[in-house]
Amino acid sequence: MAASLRFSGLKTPPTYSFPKQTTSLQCHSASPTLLSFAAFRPSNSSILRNISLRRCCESRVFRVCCQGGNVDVIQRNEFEAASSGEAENQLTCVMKFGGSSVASAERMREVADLILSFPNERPVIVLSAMGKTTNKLLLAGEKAVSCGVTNVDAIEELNFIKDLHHRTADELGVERSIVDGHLEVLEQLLKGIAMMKELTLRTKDYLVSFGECMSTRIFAAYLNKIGVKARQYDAFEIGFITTDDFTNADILEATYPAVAKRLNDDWISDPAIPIVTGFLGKGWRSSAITTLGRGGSDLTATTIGKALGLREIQVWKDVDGVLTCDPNIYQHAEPVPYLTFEEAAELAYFGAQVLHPQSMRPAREGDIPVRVKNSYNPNAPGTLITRNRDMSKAVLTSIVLKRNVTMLDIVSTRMLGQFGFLAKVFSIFEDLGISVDVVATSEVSTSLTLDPSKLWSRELIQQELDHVVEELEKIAVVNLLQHRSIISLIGNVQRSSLILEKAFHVLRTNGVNVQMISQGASKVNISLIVHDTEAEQCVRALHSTFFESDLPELDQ
Ligand SMILES: Nc1ncnc2c1ncn2[C@@H]1O[C@H](COP(=O)(O)OP(=O)(O)O)[C@@H](O)[C@H]1O
Ligand SMILES: N[C@@H](CC(=O)OP(=O)(O)O)C(=O)O
Repeated sequence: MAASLRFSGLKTPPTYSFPKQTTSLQCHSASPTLLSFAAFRPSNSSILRNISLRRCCESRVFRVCCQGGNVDVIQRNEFEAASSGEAENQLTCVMKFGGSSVASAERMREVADLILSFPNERPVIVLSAMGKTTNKLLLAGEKAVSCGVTNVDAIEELNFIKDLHHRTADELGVERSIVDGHLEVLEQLLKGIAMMKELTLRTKDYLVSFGECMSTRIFAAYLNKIGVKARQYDAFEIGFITTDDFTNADILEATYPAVAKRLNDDWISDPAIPIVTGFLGKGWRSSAITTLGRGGSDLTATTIGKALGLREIQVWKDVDGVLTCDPNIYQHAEPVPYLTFEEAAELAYFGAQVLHPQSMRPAREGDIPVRVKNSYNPNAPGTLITRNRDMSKAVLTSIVLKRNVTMLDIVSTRMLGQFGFLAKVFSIFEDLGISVDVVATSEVSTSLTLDPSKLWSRELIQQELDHVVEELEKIAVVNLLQHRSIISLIGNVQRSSLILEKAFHVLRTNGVNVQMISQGASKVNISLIVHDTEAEQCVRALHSTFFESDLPELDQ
């Protein structure tokens, strides 16, 4: 069967056919400049990959390489012909703006200007809730549990949210009615919580969803008002299918083709900038609204990037990119210009608030560069995250601190053999559904830390810990150590001896005792566990040594 190349953007679209196993195809075009194609799976319209090609010098011959056998139809999606100005019908990138970037009418105006300052992009926009709206919604929910139905309308956070969204709509010159329906339902929901006197995880997700549903509606209405055609989407209506783990749901594979189809089809039939709610999804069993964990809009953005096979994913924050450490701990933190997906994922997983822990996965799978930029300072270069980068000069990239970690020291009572011991220890955690973060182990003992985010998102924390200890004590002597911190040194594994030497020098001169250390064979991360009270001071001292002194000095 022959596959074909359809040029859908041209007035008289030429079609090229080629055998299914074709890996390279020459097509002759009378038109100049740049061509780019997207390869679609005809079964579900999901994009396999984008193919961009430049004119080969003067010849106007283009070489199309496709994975023959995988690609049945290649459809022309974009045709930039300066001379003819023909239709451009492919979305190019995704731009995500976090809460701080859309905190007020003024910020929304600036974001609109920023989007329009990229006239060559046809972006998908992902927005978080305005400012601290998510926190306020959660607080309102907690107050509703105990305040009584008649007092709901007096909840301070509810009134703050109403006022913020009304004021923003007024200042942007869009109708309040764009959010009024949501504000009414929100109040009813809080009354329901007050009546039931309980706030389940499922209700929490529904409650916080109002933040993103309202910010995107206001912003889309504003773009339309200033003459930029935009269309609002609730992620849970366009195919973001997740597990039913309320407050911490995982995105399921079915999301990619569904989201690609919906956004592509709408764009092709009636182009309008898509404005999508970050953070939200729909549970595949419950059909209820789910959330992807705090900061989950980053993951929404990278999921869309992969689904549509976009050229770039941009996440716009309130800092000049990923920094050498948390600026709240040390104000001299500096932007890191380049990171690999692996480094960024470790950094996010070990607690750098700047990126959602799971957000690098779709970008890495789709091999789509992620750019972290500052919406308050758009000229700053930001951080570019890609599959590979030049590591020849890299030593340490960033220092990350995760506080309030629980550590367990487990020493075998030798009731079990070596294999049996470790297997039993980990099966206890598996049975209780508790994630383990950092592990250091010998034949008869193991030290490990428990993921605080997984613990804090649950109730019965202390009971669970007691239960873990009780189970472990059947085979081991257990020491439970709370109030610990993990300091993660994200860097070049090839230089691990240098990093360790310098790190321990710093720690010794600061009188800090490291309680556990872990480094994987191929990992970009060295983890040190110290007491909470010493952690910030350690980060600052490590930062001065690694980032504020010349590295040759380090070798003395
Ligand atoms: N290593 C780091 N690099 C950059 N920012 C960090 C880092 N660690 C913590 N942060 C904090 O993360 C914040 C940005 O993340 P977040 O609040 O989720 O942004 P947004 O809401 O705009 O998506 C910064 O304001 C900063 O305080
Ligand atoms: N609004 C959600 C989702 C999110 O991603 O927010 P932000 O981009 O502001 O971190 C939260 O606060 O968790």
